[in-house]
Amino acid sequence: MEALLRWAAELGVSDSPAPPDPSTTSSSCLGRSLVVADFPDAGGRGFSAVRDLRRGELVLRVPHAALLTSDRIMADDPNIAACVGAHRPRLSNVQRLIVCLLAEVGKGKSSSWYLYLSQLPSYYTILATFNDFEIEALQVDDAIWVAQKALSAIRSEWEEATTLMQELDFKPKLLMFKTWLWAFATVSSRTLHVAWDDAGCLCPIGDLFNYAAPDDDISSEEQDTEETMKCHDKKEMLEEVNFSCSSERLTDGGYEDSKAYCLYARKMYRKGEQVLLGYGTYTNLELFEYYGFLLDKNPNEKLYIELDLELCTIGTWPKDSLYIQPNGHPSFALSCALRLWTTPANRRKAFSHQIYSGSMLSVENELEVMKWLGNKCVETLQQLPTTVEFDGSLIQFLHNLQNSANWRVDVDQSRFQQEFAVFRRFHGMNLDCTHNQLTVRLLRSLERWELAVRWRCSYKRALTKCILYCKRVIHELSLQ
Ligand SMILES: C[S@@+](CC[C@H](N)C(=O)[O-])C[C@H]1O[C@@H](n2cnc3c(N)ncnc32)[C@H](O)[C@@H]1O
Repeated sequence: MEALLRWAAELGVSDSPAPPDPSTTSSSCLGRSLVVADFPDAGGRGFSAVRDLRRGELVLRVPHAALLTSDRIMADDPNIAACVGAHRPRLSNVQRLIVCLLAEVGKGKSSSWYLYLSQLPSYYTILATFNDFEIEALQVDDAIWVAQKALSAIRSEWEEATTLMQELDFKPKLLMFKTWLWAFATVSSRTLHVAWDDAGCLCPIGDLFNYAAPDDDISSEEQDTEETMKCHDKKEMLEEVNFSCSSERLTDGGYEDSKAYCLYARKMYRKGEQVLLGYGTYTNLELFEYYGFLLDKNPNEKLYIELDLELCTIGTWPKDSLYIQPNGHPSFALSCALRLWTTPANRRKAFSHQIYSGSMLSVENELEVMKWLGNKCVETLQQLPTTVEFDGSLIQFLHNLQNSANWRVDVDQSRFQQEFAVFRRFHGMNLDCTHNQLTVRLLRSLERWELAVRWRCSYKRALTKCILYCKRVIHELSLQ
């Protein structure tokens, strides 16, 4: 990592809030605002604040010269440029970036990006890396479909790019689908948006920020004000106010006219705190698909249940606005659509104004809506093969098993022998194998299995909360 930080400093990457001084060379691009640290429960490797950071403060600047894009790789290598250029119209920008990335990987130590490439994760847990057993563990059709669709799309993209990679003389290992998947996951989980290339750019050092959902910071303005009020030194207080006024920004960063990617503190951070970036607004299934992780508390989470086609098309609400929130409440659009759907067809027009404004129509209508929604959630949960309680203890078991000194004893003493028998069969594990330690391949599979169970468990929790919510509303309405 030190070598990477030195290399990045030479390219002008800096976490200094002051403008770069070309006469000084630093042995590291970090240390003024950020430092690389490990956050085992919040993304692993990430950034910690080395001092208190103010909201809106520039915390990292990555100049254009340090950004890895397909244009940049092609500009530096005429052979890659010629081959990729010839295939250009048939390939998407993401395919092009993947091929360029793999071409650099193939160069080994002679690549000018070697220090960066060697610090990339060796494996990923995005949904497309899941095998059939792990996909099955998602249980919910929607999620299974998302995983299968992602994998087949990536496979087709790989097939389309194979001729180009052969022309570039890629070694057999680089031509494998497994390697393409690794590169795809690198691009999916690490690129930052740039206006000129919809594949985005790989941003050395800038891609070490872990994620926090954008909505997490709703209270940060209040927090900032509170902190400002606590400043005893009036001068400090005035500076703070001026800073906030001039530097207020809604995004965490972007490519700027100064020809650099600039990243800003989204809120006030205390020294030692993890500094996070909001990559965008994602549900957990989307985070899972693009980034390979889940948030225990995701303010943007949306849970979908199967709805009749008529219900989905009855109003003007888009289908993806008809969901259940993690607290179990139906979304605004789902409540409205249900009220409209349960209204007799000949009376819908008369009530439409009231319905679109989100008002309850009548006690009878609301009771019908709540009964329907509660029953639908009960039915959905009954169709899934395991319960929330079972999933909760399976998550704990899978988690512990990854640190087990003797996995066979742990499995034999657990209530999950049946599940594990399927896992062993899937991986072709010899039933009487004598190793106490699981292989790396199996440990990774356990990690993905645990993620799948975590996702389905939080889905079931939301539906269970929705049932309780419906019961509560029914009870309250019945008292009226
Ligand atoms: C842009 S990278 C961030 C740096 C990364 N931790 C590293 O070591 O290179 C994005 C990846 O970090 C992990 N990650 C980021 N935020 C996370 C979070 N809040 N919880 C769990 N994993 C997270 C995920 O694996 C994600 O795909």
